[in-house]
Amino acid sequence: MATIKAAILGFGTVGQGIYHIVNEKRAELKAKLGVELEIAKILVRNPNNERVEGTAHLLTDSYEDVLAVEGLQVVFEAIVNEEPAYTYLKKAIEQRCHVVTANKVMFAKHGMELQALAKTKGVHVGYEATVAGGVPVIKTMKNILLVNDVHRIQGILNGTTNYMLTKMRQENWTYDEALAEAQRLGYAEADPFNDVSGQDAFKKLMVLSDLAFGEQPNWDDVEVIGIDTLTATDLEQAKANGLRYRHVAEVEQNEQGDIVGKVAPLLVGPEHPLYPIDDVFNAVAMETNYIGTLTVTGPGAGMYPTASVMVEDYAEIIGKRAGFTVSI
Ligand SMILES: NC(=O)C1=CN([C@@H]2O[C@H](COP(=O)(O)OP(=O)(O)OC[C@H]3O[C@@H](n4cnc5c(N)ncnc54)[C@H](OP(=O)(O)O)[C@@H]3O)[C@@H](O)[C@H]2O)C=CC1
Ligand SMILES: N[C@@H](CC=O)C(=O)O
Repeated sequence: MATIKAAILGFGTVGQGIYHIVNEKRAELKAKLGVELEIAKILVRNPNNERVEGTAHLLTDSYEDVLAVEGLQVVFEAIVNEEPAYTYLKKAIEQRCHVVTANKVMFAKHGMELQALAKTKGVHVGYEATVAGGVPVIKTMKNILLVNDVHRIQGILNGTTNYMLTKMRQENWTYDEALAEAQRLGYAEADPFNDVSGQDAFKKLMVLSDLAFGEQPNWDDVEVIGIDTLTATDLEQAKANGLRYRHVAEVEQNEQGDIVGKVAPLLVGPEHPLYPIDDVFNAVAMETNYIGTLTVTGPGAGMYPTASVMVEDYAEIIGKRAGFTVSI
């Protein structure tokens, strides 16, 4: 039976999750796809730190080592920031590897270009994990866009801040306590400023804008306000009034055809669809012409939800090559 060789770039929360799922589901994936998946290399900054027992022989800090793997077909990318992630994925695609990424900072800027390049090389780009962790918003939107138009998207796109707002309201935790726990649970970004300032939600919104409208608003025109602007008094007053703060990202095509977006805290009452969305959960509502409003919800961050959609992207890509019905 054929073996697909893959590499993982980054071996933190998400990279380790991919490794564990690939091992746990090895036999099942093989039975379903007809091929074995082998993780042949793992790229990190410090290869002397094993992180997961039995992986020392796979670790490298050289991307040349990764690209030199004989028969490499898939690159899972779970590192941070725009560079070197963009350059690494471009090189992988040029070498005719499929790529699967969780990196929205890189993908918000280069996603369209990488997908166009992949098309010319006959390979695929999986990016479900760039938006809303384990919530299948990309595949859902790709499917509905086959027939529907999407004119507006509104949602909670950051798990860390929704978790923090929930714990501060329900448990009276301080902002710092809630952030520390979100970091411990692997929800927060390597630099949590991206979460609390709204930048993480903004990058995810731009990925959704590309998909829904084929373009993004001018980044400078999008107002981005984080939860770091809320005071303890704001939260206490909201609670006393039976209201909840949600950190909401929205983008729409207006009547003039312009794409406009905004990211900011929103005070909502029990009648609002985002009111019950607590903890690390995200929710994305897509307003369409035929279906009406479709909302998907689920865990927006964390090792297994995120890594599992990346392995699903892999399975879709390989399934498509093998002639299965897939939507990627
Ligand atoms: N955590 C989550 O719930 C989610 C995360 N994501 C995205 O997934 C990506 C990874 O996140 P996460 O796993 O949480 O991050 P972590 O900080 O836990 O892990 C990052 C890993 O990337 C490695 N790394 C960073 N920069 C480089 C580099 N230049 N070259 C080689 N390796 C590098 C680090 O290596 P070393 O250990 O040696 O420093 C580390 O192993 C990010 O883009 C994030 O936005 C997306 C959805 C959810
Ligand atoms: N830090 C992000 C991780 C997933 O994208 C979040 O909390 O949503």
